[in-house]
This record gives sequence, C-alpha cells and structure tokens, in this order.
Amino acid sequence: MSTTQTAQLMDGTHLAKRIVEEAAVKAAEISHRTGSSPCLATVLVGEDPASVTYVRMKRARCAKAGIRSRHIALPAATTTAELIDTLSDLSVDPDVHGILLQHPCGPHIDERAAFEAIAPEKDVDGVTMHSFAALSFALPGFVSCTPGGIMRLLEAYDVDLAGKHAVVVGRSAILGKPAGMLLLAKDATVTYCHSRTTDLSAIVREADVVVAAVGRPRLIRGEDIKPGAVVIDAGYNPGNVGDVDYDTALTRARLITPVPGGVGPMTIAVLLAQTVEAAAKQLGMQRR
Ligand SMILES: Nc1nc2c(c(=O)[nH]1)N[C@@H](CN(C=O)c1ccc(C(=O)N[C@@H](CCC(=O)O)C(=O)O)cc1)CN2
Repeated sequence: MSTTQTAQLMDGTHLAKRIVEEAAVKAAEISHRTGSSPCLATVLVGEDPASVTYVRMKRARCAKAGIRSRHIALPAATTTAELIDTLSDLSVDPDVHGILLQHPCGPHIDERAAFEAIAPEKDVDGVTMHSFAALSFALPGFVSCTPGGIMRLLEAYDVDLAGKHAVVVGRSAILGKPAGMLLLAKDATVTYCHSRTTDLSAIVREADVVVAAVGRPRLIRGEDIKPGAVVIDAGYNPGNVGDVDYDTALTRARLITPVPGGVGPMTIAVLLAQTVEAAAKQLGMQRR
C-alpha cells in the first residue's frame, strides 16, 4: 500500500471564518437598522465536559460576530417538563431570536419532546420536526448545523453530487438523517448505513462520497475508501479523532475533511449564520 497523500484537505476552518465574517457584517447591519442585535439563547442541561466546551465555543464565536448570547445552565436533574418550560419561555421572548439546546441532554430527558418546544422561527440549530420536514421537501428553513456545514463544504470544493453514490454512515436525527436528505436534494443516490448494516466495508467501497457520522473512532477503514472518493468525517470523538481512519484514507481519497479543522468549525458557522437570518426575519428586515 502506498503511503503518499493524494487527497486535498477541505479546510473547514477557513470557510467557517468567511461565513462568520459575513454573519458579523449582517449582524452589524441589523443592529444599525433596528437598534437590536441578534441574540442566541444557549441551553445546557448538566455539565458534560464536551458539551460545556462546545457551548463555550459557540458563545465565544457569537461574541466575536456581534451576536449576543444568553446562556441558561440547567442542573443535570432537570426534568423534561422543566426543560420544555424553559424552551417555551424562550420561544415567546421577543429579545431572543435563536435557540440552541445542546445535545445530549442526558438519558432521563425526552430530547425529541424538548426540541419540539422550540418555536420553528427560532430553530436556528435545525432540530425540530418542522425544520426536518422543510429540509426533506427542499423547502426554505433552517438546516441542522452539521449537515448544513457539510453541504457548504461540498459546494465550496465544487463537488458535483448528481448521480453520485453517497454513503451516510449514521442515522441520528441531527446528523446522519438530515445529511442524507440534503444529499438526496442534490440528486445523489443515498445509502444509509447504521449499527444493523451488514458488511459496512462492502458498501463504503462503492461510495463516491462518504459521510461518516456515528461517533466511533476510526470505524471507517482507510482501505475501504474508493480511490478518488470524497470523504467527510463528521465524527465527534474524544481527543479530536474522527470516524475515519484518516492516515490511510488520505492516500486514497480525492478530497477529505480533517479532524479537527473540517466539519466542526462549519457547524458553529452555520449556527451563527442562521441566528442572524432568524433575527433579520423577526426584526422585520427580510422575508424567508
Ligand atoms: N444541539 C446540538 N448539539 C450538538 C451538535 C449540534 O450541532 N447541535 N453537534 C455536536 C457537537 N458540536 C456542537 O454542538 C460541535 C462539535 C465540534 C466542534 C468543533 O469545532 N470541533 C473542532 C475541534 C474542537 C476542539 O479543538 O476541541 C474541530 O472539529 O475542528 C463544533 C461543534 C453534538 N451536539
């Protein structure tokens, strides 16, 4: 096996920076024209260290872009009903334009019920059924942030998806499932793989585009990457290790997202862009 890198890296850090800069310009314009700056409410249940870090990163980037954030830290013992009350209050608060409920909330929480308490017009994280339905019908709406970021990366690197075989590994409601629907909307032929899939390797070997979105370090074997494929690694694992065996995949793929510096920064950039869009709409500056 050759150990020479053939893949071009898809630089999520660079593209995300550009998207955040654009969001900052729009946020300033909103503030100037309406006297009110966009505001994102971040809701965190418990103190899972990774979630604390992600929320901190989101708030720091909001601050840089001139987007206000209001943080609600709820104890780990919060019930589903209490969480729904908090999200319902934020949904009718005119000073809040976007709402983020950080996932995961803990095993005792009915996360689906909680997400549904977010008003669709404030669902800047694209997690409600309303947003998922809009995305599935290719209608305007907020997309789930990581899949939205993946699509922007594919577009930025001129990946033509029509007729391509896209294999999405993972079927979570906020990542795998919507990623597959967005790829389908671009005329890719989409195969979903999951924990009950038999012979994952055989399916991945047929993929022109692989989206790895399970959260299992190096699940996708580098040898299974078809030469010339596009590899999107959306796995979040401790220690910044992706779902793809990166070193080997690098020698076979045409394009690949690094971890870190690929899909992760794009997730936050899309969140900010959608928060600004939500604020513009709610403050009467644009129609969706
Ligand atoms: N409500 C949501 N919960 C979760 C989402 C989400 O989109 N909405 N996504 C993930 C985690 N996540 C954001 O919440 C996230 C993960 C990673 C990154 C990121 O930028 N990672 C960097 C590395 C970070 C580091 O150095 O520690 C990278 O990949 O370059 C951003 C967001 C689960 N929950």
